[in-house]
Amino acid sequence: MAEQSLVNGGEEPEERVIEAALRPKNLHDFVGQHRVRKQLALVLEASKMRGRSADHVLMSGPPGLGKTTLAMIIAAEMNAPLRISSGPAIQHAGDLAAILSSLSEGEVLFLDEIHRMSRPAEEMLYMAMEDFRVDIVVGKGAGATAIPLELPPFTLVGATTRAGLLPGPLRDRFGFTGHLEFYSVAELELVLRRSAGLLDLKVNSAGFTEIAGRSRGTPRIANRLLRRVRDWALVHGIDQIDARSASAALDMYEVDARGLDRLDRSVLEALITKFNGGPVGLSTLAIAVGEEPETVETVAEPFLVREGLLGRTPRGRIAMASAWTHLGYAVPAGVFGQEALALFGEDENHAESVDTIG
Ligand SMILES: Nc1ncnc2c1ncn2[C@@H]1O[C@H](COP(=O)(O)OP(=O)(O)OP(=O)(O)O)[C@@H](O)[C@H]1O
Ligand SMILES: [Mg+2]
Repeated sequence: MAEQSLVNGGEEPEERVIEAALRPKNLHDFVGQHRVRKQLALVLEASKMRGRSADHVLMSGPPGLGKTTLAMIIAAEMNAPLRISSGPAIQHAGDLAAILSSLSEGEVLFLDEIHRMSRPAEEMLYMAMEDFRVDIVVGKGAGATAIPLELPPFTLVGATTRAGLLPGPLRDRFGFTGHLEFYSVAELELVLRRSAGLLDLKVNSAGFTEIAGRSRGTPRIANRLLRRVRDWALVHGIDQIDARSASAALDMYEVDARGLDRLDRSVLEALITKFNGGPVGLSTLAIAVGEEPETVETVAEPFLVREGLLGRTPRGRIAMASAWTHLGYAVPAGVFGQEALALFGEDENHAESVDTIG
């Protein structure tokens, strides 16, 4: 992929330290997600009353919405130590056995990207979650023997951006699944207010609203934009950030009023100016903007579709009416019929993936 995008929900390497500093440490400071927060509080409270480790918890949702943060909060609220690992780091069942056998009683084990664990490790995890026991296989072939190993009760917190990829048996072994939703602008303002306090930044409420509106419903992006605005204000000698300075700063970074970045806009611009709004196949569209089809599909499209700016029809991608308006074009009459296809028709994705491979 070309340059990192400011509005990509994923974590950038140098972001880790600053994110840790901005992370809420308890459920009370965790903004939004009322349903998940309430359910989780209940799970934790009940397990404290029973004096047992909490049920296993699965967190699912797009990048940057707070899955890791909640895992850390669970450990803190349970007053338990936290062990962190991830699916990609566990390639062999032995890797998992080593982690599991060294857990202490009540410990919280956080497995990030749990959908990317290897199959043998996954099967070992089933038994560990259910019976707090693993079978360590020693030797090979006919002489192999399984040595059972008792584990102390622990709480597994799994996180995944793709709950759909999780095998049923694994999903079923979690006592509680929290689906994280995108945040409203009002909630993002609260996230920003809190972060600004920690960063010792002066921002007025119109300034918060301006930044929140460009943050794609994602706290990680909100915090990132806030830091860019802070840099801009510093260089321009601005003491109190208001809507004007926030929008000037973010315009400079090419994040527009709806949170679209350069790639998002160039996809829509190409659709409208080169293909008269579409429909056009993904690979053709990608060539028109000089990107890999995969980049267009995974980086730009999810947000554009969610915002109702881009549609997928059986015959290809189309610009929705609001895309024409957003980029300052008059909406042509035919668009609405196409929109109906995008909303009710079948997705072109399957046919399309064939042509992107070739
Ligand atoms: N509800 C919230 N309130 C305040 N800040 C939040 C909230 N959710 C997330 N954040 C902030 O957003 C940043 C990203 O959150 P986190 O790392 O938990 O996301 P994630 O869901 O684990 O993302 P990924 O899928 O990339 O691992 C954190 O630094 C945290 O400060
Ligand atoms: Mg995470």
